[in-house]
This record gives sequence, C-alpha cells and structure tokens, in this order.
Amino acid sequence: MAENIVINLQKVDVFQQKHLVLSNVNLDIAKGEFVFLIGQTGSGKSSLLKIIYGDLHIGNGNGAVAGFDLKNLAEKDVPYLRRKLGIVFQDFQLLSDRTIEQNLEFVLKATGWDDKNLINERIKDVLEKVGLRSKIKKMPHEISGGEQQRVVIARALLNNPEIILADEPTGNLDPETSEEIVLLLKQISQSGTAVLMATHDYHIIRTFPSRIIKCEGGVVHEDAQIT
Ligand SMILES: Nc1ncnc2c1ncn2[C@@H]1O[C@H](COP(=O)(O)OP(=O)(O)OP(=O)(O)O)[C@@H](O)[C@H]1O
Repeated sequence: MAENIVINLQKVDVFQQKHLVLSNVNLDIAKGEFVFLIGQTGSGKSSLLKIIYGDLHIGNGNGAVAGFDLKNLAEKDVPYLRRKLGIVFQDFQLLSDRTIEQNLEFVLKATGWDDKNLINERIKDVLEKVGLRSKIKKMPHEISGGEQQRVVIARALLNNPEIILADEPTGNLDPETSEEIVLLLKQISQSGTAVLMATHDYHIIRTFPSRIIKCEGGVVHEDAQIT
C-alpha cells in the first residue's frame, strides 16, 4: 500500500447485522485528500463511515485506516484508532454545561493529556485554526450554530488526526454558514488531513468541486457526478 494512503479498503463487504449493505468496496483515500460521500438515505454512507472508524467489523475483504488493520482490530485498539480520526457528526454535540475551553479540555484529558500548559496551548491552537480564539470562555448556548460546529471541528483536530470523518456536518446550518464550514474543512485538508464528508447538499458539492464517491444499489461508485 502506498505510504500516503490513509484509508484503504479492498473488496470489503459491509454488513448491518445480517443485511449486506455494500458489497465489494474498494476505496483509497490519500493524505490531504478531500472527498464527498453521497447517496440516498439508507444507501450505506453511515455504515461505510462506521467501518472506517471501527464501529462495524469487516466481514469479507481487508481494510487499513491510519495504519490500523481493520480485519484484526481488537476492541482495545478502537480508542487508539479513533485518536487518529477526527469525527464531526451532527449528533456529536458539545457538552452544554461546560465552556468551550472545558469541552476541549475534557477530550484532551480523556485521551491521555495531563500537562496543564500543553493542554492550554493545544486548546488555543485549535481554536485559532477555526477562528474562535476569542470565544474560549463562552458556553455552547452563547455561540451560534455555525460557531458550535467550528468548535466541534476544533475538538476533532485536538489529537492531530490523519483523517476527518464528517457526517452531514452542515445539516443544521444555513447556506452561508454551511459554505464557511466546508471551506474550513477544505483548508484543513490542504494542510494534510484527509477529509471524508457525507452530505446531501448538492449546492455545497457544486461550490467546492472535489472527488465524489457515491453509495448506490449496494455498491460504492467512484468519480460520481451530480446532476
Ligand atoms: N443498526 C442497524 N441495524 C440493522 N440495520 C441497519 C442499522 N443501521 C442501518 N441499517 C440499515 O443499513 C442500511 C444502510 O443504512 P445507513 O445508515 O448506512 O444509510 P445512510 O446512507 O447513511 O442513510 P442516511 O443518509 O439516512 O444517514 C439501511 O438499509 C439501514 O436500514
């Protein structure tokens, strides 16, 4: 496998219980690539993401994500795989009873950071990256939906992930704010983190021309086009 490939699936069958959702998936995503994942409701987008973040086991086929072999992934390795991934999901909300800073600190401590100075520095760094340095002491309800999504992205960046998986990250946002969020994800990909973003938003796809993969009819199509 080429060194710059961070997601590699070979002949993977994706099952939900006994139901075959996607068959014979072959997918390579390189460092720094930005890829849209499209497909109708129920076509298998979330299931594919679950395979990538180790929430669904690979049945047939082989897979490697950020250096982890999915086929032989032990339960105890899943948290380590997740540290290489930044996850930006619509239902992956901020803790409402803590400030932005405390939300980020919580994740760092949970992933093994214990040096107060390094923690403070890292929090400032990621907030700077998403343009929210000045909101560090705010509570989630004191910032807008778009800003909350930026904090979720900042949180995903904390452990310097190789890959960001984003499932409908703009689902609850107005068109202008959605564009800002995708622009931010694009910039993040340009600095070397691969981004795989599931979306139904064709306006966004047209605005940010990128590689598109599509779940349809039980398979994944490469180089999909939208009409
Ligand atoms: N936990 C589960 N148990 C059994 N079947 C499931 C489970 N989750 C999803 N499925 C089924 O797997 C198929 C693919 O679902 P999936 O959630 O991957 O689709 P999706 O493309 O992400 O849809 P959406 O755009 O609505 O999120 C569907 O037929 C769904 O009913």
